[in-house]
Amino acid sequence: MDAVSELLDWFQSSGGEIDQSSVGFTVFPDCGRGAVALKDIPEGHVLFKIPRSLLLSTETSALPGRVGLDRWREAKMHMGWVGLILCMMWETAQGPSSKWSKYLESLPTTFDTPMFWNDVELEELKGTSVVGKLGKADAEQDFNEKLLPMVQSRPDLFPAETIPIYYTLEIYHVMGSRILSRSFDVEKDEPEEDTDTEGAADTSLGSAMDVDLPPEETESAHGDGDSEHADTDEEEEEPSGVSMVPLADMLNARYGSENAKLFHEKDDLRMVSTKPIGAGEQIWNTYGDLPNAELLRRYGHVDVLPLPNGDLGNPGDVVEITADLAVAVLQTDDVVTKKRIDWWLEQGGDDVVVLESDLEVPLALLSLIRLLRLTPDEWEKAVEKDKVPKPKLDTEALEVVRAVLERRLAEYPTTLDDDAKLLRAENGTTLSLNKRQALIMRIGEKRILQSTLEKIKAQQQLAAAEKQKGDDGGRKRKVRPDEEAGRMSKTRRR
Ligand SMILES: C[S@@+](CC[C@H](N)C(=O)[O-])C[C@H]1O[C@@H](n2cnc3c(N)ncnc32)[C@H](O)[C@@H]1O
Repeated sequence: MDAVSELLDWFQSSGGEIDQSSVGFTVFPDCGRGAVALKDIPEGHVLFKIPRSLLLSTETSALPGRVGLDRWREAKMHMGWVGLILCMMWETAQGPSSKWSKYLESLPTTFDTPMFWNDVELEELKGTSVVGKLGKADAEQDFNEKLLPMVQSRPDLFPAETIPIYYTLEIYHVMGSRILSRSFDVEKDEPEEDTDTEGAADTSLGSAMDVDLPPEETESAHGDGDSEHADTDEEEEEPSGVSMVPLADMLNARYGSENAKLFHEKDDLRMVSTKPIGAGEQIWNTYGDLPNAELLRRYGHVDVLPLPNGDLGNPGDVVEITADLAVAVLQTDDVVTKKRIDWWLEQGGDDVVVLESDLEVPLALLSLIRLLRLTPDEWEKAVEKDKVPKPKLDTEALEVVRAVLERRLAEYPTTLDDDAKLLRAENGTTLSLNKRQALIMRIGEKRILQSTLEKIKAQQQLAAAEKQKGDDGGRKRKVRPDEEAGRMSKTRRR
């Protein structure tokens, strides 16, 4: 019996239900294991059901109870992912006597995520936001300061001879990566009030696979903050039910392709089609239509699809720009700047603004630039009114934005042309997977930056031409409101 069949056998003999006439599981060349429609499936069809008892979490594993819930909390095992990681390690150590042994055996032990890249490969990510978000050191700190002391303090549960086999740093990273790429944030077994889809609660699960990337949600869903699977100081809250959900985690995802989603019921979770799916089509969950930088960091793959302009890439790509760059361009006084940035953050502003593929200047960047340029009097007034300045794209702001984007572009060691040539020359095929994926990701980001810059330059030329005309006609002309670039663009907290 192959590995997928063994897993399906275990799943069904443990109370899981699959509509085997509609859904099959197979291995796709580009995405690994995944689900496929065996016949035309209508919208709202239940593809499979997972009993809550099959979920693997700190709620279902016996370990926290064995340790003692007070001791568990005292050791901060309820914060972040460290507790779930320890449960997964311990369940693995139980061998076949663990309810989840077949499931755990089926999970990957190697990953294409940058967490596992060597230093030379990591160089490929320079200039991208991925570097600062790996959190390897934080994860190692959790391992050393929380997990190991717990393991060493309870030889009854973690016999000394099992520690080098099941409770190593390497396995800690593997379990963390399994959670990062496969967990769901499962609500407690309260049914939702309103129902649709064949009686299934219509609240989809926030999850590793279903994160819409508003900052707070991302961070709490995974309890990971900026880092991969480390706890952070802010992260005092217990993560809601982060759970491993057998079978649901076998669905792949691609930008804009979702046709199935996980819903929760009182006693089980259900994978339900959200669109009609044709026979032979892959059944796709959603990971939140993430940009390639996030896909690479969490899942180890990138999306490459036709873009509206004929290029190939991920339509969800974005570029993160730190507030520091605006500060560097404006070269304002350090003390004044610090005061204003602290206030900006207190007012709910972010230290990162996000440039999207619509090429609009983020309104938050315009507000921030105005804030940094306020005269002392204007600054006093803004504080008095308790309001950050409204975004405004005048000619000076346009110049600052241009300089910020140029600096951002210069953070990458290679140019867009270099990267595009490399990808074209090799047709990508002779490059290692890591290098190729990093290249695709960088190209996506640089295209956004470059195109936005081109748009800004065109706006500047237009404004200069208009001004010239005005001067020639003896009139002064203001920048028209419709020349104000940034309609709203989201901001994101790092
Ligand atoms: C939730 S799991 C899906 C099941 C997975 N294919 C497996 O074999 O276990 C997520 C992982 O699937 C792979 N994956 C999902 N969608 C993909 C895609 N569009 N292209 C390439 N790999 C994908 C990535 O390795 C990702 O980390």
